[in-house]
Amino acid sequence: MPASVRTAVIADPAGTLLALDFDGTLAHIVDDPTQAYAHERSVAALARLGRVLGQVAIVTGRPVRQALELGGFAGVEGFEQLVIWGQYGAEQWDATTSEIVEPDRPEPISRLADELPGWLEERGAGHVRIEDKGLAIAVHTRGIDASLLDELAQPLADLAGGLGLVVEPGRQVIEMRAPGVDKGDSVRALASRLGARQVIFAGDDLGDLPAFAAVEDLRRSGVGGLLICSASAEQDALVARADIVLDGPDAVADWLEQLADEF
Ligand SMILES: O=P(O)(O)OC[C@H]1O[C@H](O[C@H]2O[C@H](CO)[C@@H](O)[C@H](O)[C@H]2O)[C@H](O)[C@@H](O)[C@@H]1O
Repeated sequence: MPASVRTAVIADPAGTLLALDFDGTLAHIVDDPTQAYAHERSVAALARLGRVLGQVAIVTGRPVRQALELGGFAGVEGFEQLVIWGQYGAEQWDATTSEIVEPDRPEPISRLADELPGWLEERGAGHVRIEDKGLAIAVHTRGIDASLLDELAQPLADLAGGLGLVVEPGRQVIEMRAPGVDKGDSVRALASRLGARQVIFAGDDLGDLPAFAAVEDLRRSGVGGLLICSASAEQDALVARADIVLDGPDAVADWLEQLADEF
């Protein structure tokens, strides 16, 4: 951690927002998205940090309900103030109320859900995994046929565009969702709500780039910012912009434990 931000976080934990991505950062990447459980040591360290930092937040592409299930955060001591902003910020859960704020499913997503299986079948891709997240639909190729993703990328973008949706590419996944919110908006809103004097964000994938940009903007306005990349052989887009590059979720867990030990 750059010395000045580290010193500031330790001296002023209440003024610190710690926001983390879920998949690839808190959870190891696995073939089946329903089995990507959060790293136990990270969850334990976050619970310790939740008692001292101004705000701990999970900012994820996952639906809130799934992040809660895979993270095991609900009802755990230390997470009384935790917030989870899912679907890039379109869904919000706050531990203080246990309420989930979630918009209605957009009509184009319902149309996509109907059309996509046949559309994939026609392109010889009927065997990929379709993840219906309510507000978004993702097409996964991990553990199935990674080479298909490049082939499908442009046709899926065209399909999404025709429905007024945007494409969110990721690690062996292409997601289609409604435009209007990203992780950068989420980080800005959480930092503003806290009046954060320090912001730490950790992520691993392309969907985290807007959050990196938000922290870079906050830095320019005088907020202390720390960017952490949970690195992988699959995605290097965050490396050059990160202050700290960690070797995946195990190293993220080590780092969180070391930070928690400071208090
Ligand atoms: O913002 P995140 O928390 O990183 O969520 C982004 C996407 O993550 C999930 O997919 C990724 O993890 C899967 C489980 O390890 C893996 O199989 C897949 O290849 C990865 O791309 C999730 O399934 C998506 O819905 C999220 O958008």
